Amino acid sequence: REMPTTATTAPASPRKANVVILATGGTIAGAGADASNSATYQAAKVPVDKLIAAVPSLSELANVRGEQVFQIASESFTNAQLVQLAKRVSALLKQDDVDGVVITHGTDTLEETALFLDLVVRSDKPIVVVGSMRPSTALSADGALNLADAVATAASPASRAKGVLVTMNDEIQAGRDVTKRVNIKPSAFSSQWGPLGMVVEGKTYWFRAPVKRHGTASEFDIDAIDALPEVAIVYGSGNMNPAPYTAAVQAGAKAIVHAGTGNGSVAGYLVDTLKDLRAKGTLIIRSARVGDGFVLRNAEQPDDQYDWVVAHDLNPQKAKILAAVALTKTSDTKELQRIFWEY
Ligand SMILES: NC(=O)C[C@H](N)C(=O)O
Repeated sequence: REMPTTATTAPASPRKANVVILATGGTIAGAGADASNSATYQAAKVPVDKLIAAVPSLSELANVRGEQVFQIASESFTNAQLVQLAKRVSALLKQDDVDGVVITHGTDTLEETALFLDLVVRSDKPIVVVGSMRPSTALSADGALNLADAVATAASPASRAKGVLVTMNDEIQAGRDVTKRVNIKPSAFSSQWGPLGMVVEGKTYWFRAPVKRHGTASEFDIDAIDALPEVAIVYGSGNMNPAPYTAAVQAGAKAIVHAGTGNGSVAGYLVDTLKDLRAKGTLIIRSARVGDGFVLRNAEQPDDQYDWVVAHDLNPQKAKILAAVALTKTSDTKELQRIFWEY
């Protein structure tokens, strides 16, 4: 058979993705007095339109538009703002004309917001959270490339159904796993389980995918959540005082994440206080201050006997987010433990 010599139709050029950038502040929107100010500057100064205009190559990666949701440093995020942001992300991703969302965010609590969105936004479309360690006015500022990488990742069909992603320092990290481990340096973010991939010159390269429940496989849905319960973290060390645990409950905490030493261990002289709080209804969740590894059930403490929950591999601040989300549905400790294993 003779092959046609002329094409009758031009090959369809792939449609450019529509990506919405939701700006919340942080150092990526920070400004210092001088190019030498890499650490001394004001966060949350530059509006979203200027962030977009500062990286002209974004328009080659996607059709980009911005919305200013907040203009705050991320250490000032509250539960009310988390809920508001997640509802906006959910609403946008339901629109046919939105293919992905990028959230610019301060780095201090970025890992908490990323996990929260991973748990409660029921969409397979890419959600990418991004920040920077240096303000845009500094020498060797990292925000522009991080933002370009975020847009490239949000625009890529390969990013679908991989959970919330974080693009920092050329890497694509799982929002569930990633944590800020270093301050000052641009290599601040990492995960004990490793990055999922990398972005190089506007293209994503993938090496692994998350296995924990998220997105459309989650039992949580931000459209049904209007507020989050109070969860406190008490940091473990030698020579502890039980007062912070009881004070947290008096202040309204429904659950306490114990950021324990080692494998979430609890000082012998604290055990009665925590047992007593549990007996009166407060949830006790054992996490660990060490950062890596994971807390085993009934190791160090008899969790079955005391009706305590372990945080699996979630660090204390991430355990606090999952506990708050889980408590919107149940306060049954068996159910909570299942949730900590599955998400
Ligand atoms: N690098 C940063 O973004 C730090 C800043 N304090 C923030 O979280 O907003």
